[in-house]
Amino acid sequence: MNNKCAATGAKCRARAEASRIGAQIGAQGQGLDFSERKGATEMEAKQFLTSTTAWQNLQDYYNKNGKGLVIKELFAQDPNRFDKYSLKLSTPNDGDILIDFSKNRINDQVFKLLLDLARERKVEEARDIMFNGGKINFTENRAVLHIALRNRSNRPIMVDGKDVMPDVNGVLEHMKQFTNSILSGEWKGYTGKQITDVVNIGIGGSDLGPLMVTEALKPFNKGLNLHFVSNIDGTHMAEVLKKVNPETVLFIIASKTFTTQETCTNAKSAKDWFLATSNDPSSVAKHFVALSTNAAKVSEFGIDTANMFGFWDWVGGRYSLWSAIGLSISLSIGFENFTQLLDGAFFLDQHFQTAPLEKNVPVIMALLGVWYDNFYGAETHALLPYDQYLHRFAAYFQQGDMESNGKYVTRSGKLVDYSTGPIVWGEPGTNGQHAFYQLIHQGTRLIPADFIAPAQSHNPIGGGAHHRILLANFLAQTEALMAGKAEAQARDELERAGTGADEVGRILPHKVFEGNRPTNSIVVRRVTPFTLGVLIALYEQKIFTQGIIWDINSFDQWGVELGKQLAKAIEPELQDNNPVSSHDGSTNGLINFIKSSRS
Ligand SMILES: O=P(O)(O)OC[C@H]1O[C@@H](O)[C@@H](O)[C@@H](O)[C@@H]1O
Repeated sequence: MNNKCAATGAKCRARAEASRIGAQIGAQGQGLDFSERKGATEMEAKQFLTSTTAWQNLQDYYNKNGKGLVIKELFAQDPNRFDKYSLKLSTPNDGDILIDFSKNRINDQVFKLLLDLARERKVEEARDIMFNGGKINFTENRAVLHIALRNRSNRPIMVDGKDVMPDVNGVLEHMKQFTNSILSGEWKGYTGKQITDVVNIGIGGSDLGPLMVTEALKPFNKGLNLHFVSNIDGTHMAEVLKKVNPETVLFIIASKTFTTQETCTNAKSAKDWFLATSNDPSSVAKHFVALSTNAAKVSEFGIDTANMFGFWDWVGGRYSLWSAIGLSISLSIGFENFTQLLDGAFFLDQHFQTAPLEKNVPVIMALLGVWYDNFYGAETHALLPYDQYLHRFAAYFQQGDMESNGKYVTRSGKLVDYSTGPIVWGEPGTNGQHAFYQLIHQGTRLIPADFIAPAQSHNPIGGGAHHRILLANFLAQTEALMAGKAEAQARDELERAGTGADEVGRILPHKVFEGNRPTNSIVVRRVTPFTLGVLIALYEQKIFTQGIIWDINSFDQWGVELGKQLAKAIEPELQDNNPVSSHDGSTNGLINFIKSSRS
């Protein structure tokens, strides 16, 4: 150990680790371009995905054997299949998390070929670049460091030669103090009353994460009522304002850029509503705080920057719930629980960084997704939580996944000739079963699905009957999707029920289930801040891994800009009722119909 490191052993080890990884990347990075070109694609894959050996091997295997991979037969052939294709993550205090991926169309050969693909695409090297602050979001010249927000070891993470951790910890401290002062009642509104309600005004990444997590962790709520306003539709704001009192409400204006039209408009309406009662601009400081990277815009809006919680351009909006954007989470469940959420994500990050690929849960889930998307032609992926508290989980990962991996050009700007991110969707069980599962079981599309369930409920009402029935349904669905129901069994059931021969002939085909529908099952002991942190980070790292395999930039979102640009041009046209003719026929027709229908 050199002298410089003697005083701070942990930091020193972390630096040594960072430099070891750096050296390793330098030595091994033949397939990726790690050059220091300014603004360049630090992880540009040199070979087009579909021409790599690993890809072609998978394609060959799929062509010869893909249709013959029948999951229930694979179970019959291998009594150890469940042990082989399931993993347990042992958390320090929140029990084991089981990830069962044995109900997939894979065998040892497919699994090996998929792992070869991860190696050939240099997933581990790319991961290490992200964890060490590389500017992998090259279209915005930014590092991608949501992992620093939950870096509970405090190992230094450098961006442009500066360790980001002191700033991260500074904001966490500010969040802690603020949370404690609100929850203890020390912070008072302008008439001296305690805050009872919090309204988070934000959209996209400044809304979906806090909303999903505060819902998921409702059993940990410390007493404040949480509300979320995202939509520019005045109805969203109007309905929330009906429920709150200006004397006891805290508005959190959450916007990374502080330029988002919806959020700025909603924030202004909230301020106008508040001032209409308080009649005193100085009272705004007691009822409005901002979460943003843009201090200038925050002050321009009229929020004192002392009431601003900052974050940085290296935090992507859809990865920002771990940052100041999580303030509403902290206010809902308390700062200690918020840090548990961070701890859970850190736990998963460590697993992602250290587990060999064949035991690395996010990598395996990413590879299974690639297998179905790119070889079996699956277009969607269902997220099906068997937990009512997780009812926004799929909605959250619609942004997480689709905004990240909905890209059709590679990092070097070439058009892909393979599909990238799937359409992500889902609803909590058992609601989904009575709505769309018909199509998953007997439709013409292959829909890989992840089932997520807690072994213990926070609400074991009915002597545990509700949860028992819920779990029975989760288990039955994954079993049914895999096993299906063969014609012989369907016939036998009909005959036993006394159905006549003609009738059997007529309805038999409708009673058959092909089965062989793939699922992953993730079981946690309970949904806690820690286990939820693990789950969210697991999907984040899965999305990252797929982005590396597909050679796309998972961290920009230019696709959301065009509509915003056009809306800015159309909005002034809606200010009067004169017909327009400046657009295409359909858009003109729609605008003119609206104009004629509102008078
Ligand atoms: O947090 P702000 O800057 O208001 O952005 C909110 C959202 O805006 C959208 O257009 C996207 O860019 C999202 O990634 C982002 O989360």
